[in-house]
Amino acid sequence: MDGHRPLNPAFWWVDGTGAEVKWSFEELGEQSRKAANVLGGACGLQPGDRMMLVLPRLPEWWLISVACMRTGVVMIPGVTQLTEKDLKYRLQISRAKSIITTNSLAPHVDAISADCPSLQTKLLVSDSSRPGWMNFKELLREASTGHNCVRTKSRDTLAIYFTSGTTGNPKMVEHSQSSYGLGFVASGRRWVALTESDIFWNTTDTGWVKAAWTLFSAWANGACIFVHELPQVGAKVILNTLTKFPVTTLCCVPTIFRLLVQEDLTRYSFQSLRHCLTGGEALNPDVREKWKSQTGLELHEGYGQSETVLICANLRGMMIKSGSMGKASPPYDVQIVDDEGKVLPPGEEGSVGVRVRPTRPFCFFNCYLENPEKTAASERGDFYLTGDRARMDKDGYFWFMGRSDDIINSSSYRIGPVEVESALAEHPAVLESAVVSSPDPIRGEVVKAFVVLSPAYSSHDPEALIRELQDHVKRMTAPYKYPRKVAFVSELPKTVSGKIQRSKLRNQEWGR
Ligand SMILES: Nc1ncnc2c1ncn2[C@@H]1O[C@H](COP(=O)(O)OP(=O)(O)OP(=O)(O)O)[C@@H](O)[C@H]1O
Repeated sequence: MDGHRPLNPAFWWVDGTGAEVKWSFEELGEQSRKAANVLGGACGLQPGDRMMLVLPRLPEWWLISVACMRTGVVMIPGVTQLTEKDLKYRLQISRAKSIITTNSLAPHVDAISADCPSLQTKLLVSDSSRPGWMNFKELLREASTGHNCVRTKSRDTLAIYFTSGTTGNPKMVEHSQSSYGLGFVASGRRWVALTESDIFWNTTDTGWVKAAWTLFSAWANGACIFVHELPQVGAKVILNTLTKFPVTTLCCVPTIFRLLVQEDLTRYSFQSLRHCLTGGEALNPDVREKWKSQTGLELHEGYGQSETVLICANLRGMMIKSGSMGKASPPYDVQIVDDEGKVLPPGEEGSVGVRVRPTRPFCFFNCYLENPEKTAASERGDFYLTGDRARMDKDGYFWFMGRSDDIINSSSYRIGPVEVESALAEHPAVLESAVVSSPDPIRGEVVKAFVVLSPAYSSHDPEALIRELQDHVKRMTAPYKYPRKVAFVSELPKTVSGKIQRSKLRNQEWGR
């Protein structure tokens, strides 16, 4: 680049109590070469070997990720909330040869390692030592800075992600070097709008696929990855961090934006924030509007899965239709299709499909490992089916209705939970809600809303509030969609990535 270097660091980590780690691109290169030598040396890992990576938001997570790319070692990220049973299942089925984690999870790994014959080395990120474990920090200090990257092919495996397993055992999603390696470069530019002057903060957990979205989009565009350790994710810590640090680009799941807009945002003056993103579940239009009116900043929603890169998005500069997850993101050909994979006309509800024939996109998962039946079942005709239901309008904008299992069939009306939740979100009493089907002797099933109330409404008369919310939904959307049943709850069940688990509430309703 003609001697030109980005002004920002490549990586900037803070822990909220004053500790900071900053690496320039040169330092990142050096540190990752050392880390690669730890993997290939002390750990004895060869290209194609698999390594589980279960770390909180510590700098080592990013270092090991790059070291895996350098060495051709396949990374398998996991969330730190994994139990012994989860760890055992993942280590056994993936046949991972190595695991890296911290003191809090190490005893759980020890408890099951005897049942995981493939596991050969255990690496600890800690200032203390533990029998049976190698200390990563010590090894890193002593490692050589010279390393030549292993040459990988575009179809070689880069990473394996476990799905969250809502419908059975978690599945292993295999991604190739080209899939993430190239797939996020374009979305980093066109959706995340990254340049060398940007400092990108994505608050996601490292075990979730969205951390890879940042990893592969930021550095390829010369941007800085900003990380807050965030032992507890809260609105105030996020807003204060944006005030204190020159973060230009912020990505949080909608759940977090729902929390942020509860605060008086006009009291905060963000240093450099200019571009905001969300995804992972549906963004309620009301949240986007509140965020925009208080900060002056647009919220760009994107939609994708562990199996894909960005499928749909509100790209930089695109006109946004509130409530829509945007248009198909190139190079994907995204269509609404029926159960046979036939393309449906604009306006009709169907499955969100990504064309995989005649050519499978280069930025797409290879398969569900060891599960050819599941891989085959995910395709119909020329399309991969995402398992989500949506409509596309005549301008090519996609409108998410819900996951196939979450759609409610009441007296032969099909109702997507998101529309009802978005209508509820527009009432000041509603902090957030989850809408699911509930059994009904006459209609078969009806709409039930679980509502978390805003503090100001918590002592209101519940019966009167239920009627008010029902009338409100009837006014905001087609009246047949209103929740015939409403329950007030103190919180909603969520995944570690912050997504509402409607299936849990639905099972509870149906006594499953
Ligand atoms: N912008 C969005 N709007 C609505 N839903 C979204 C959006 N982005 C992602 N999603 C939902 O998240 C899903 C992808 O999530 P992910 O791949 O992280 O795993 P999961 O579906 O939560 O796990 P599992 O497949 O094990 O149940 C999508 O299929 C969709 O249902």
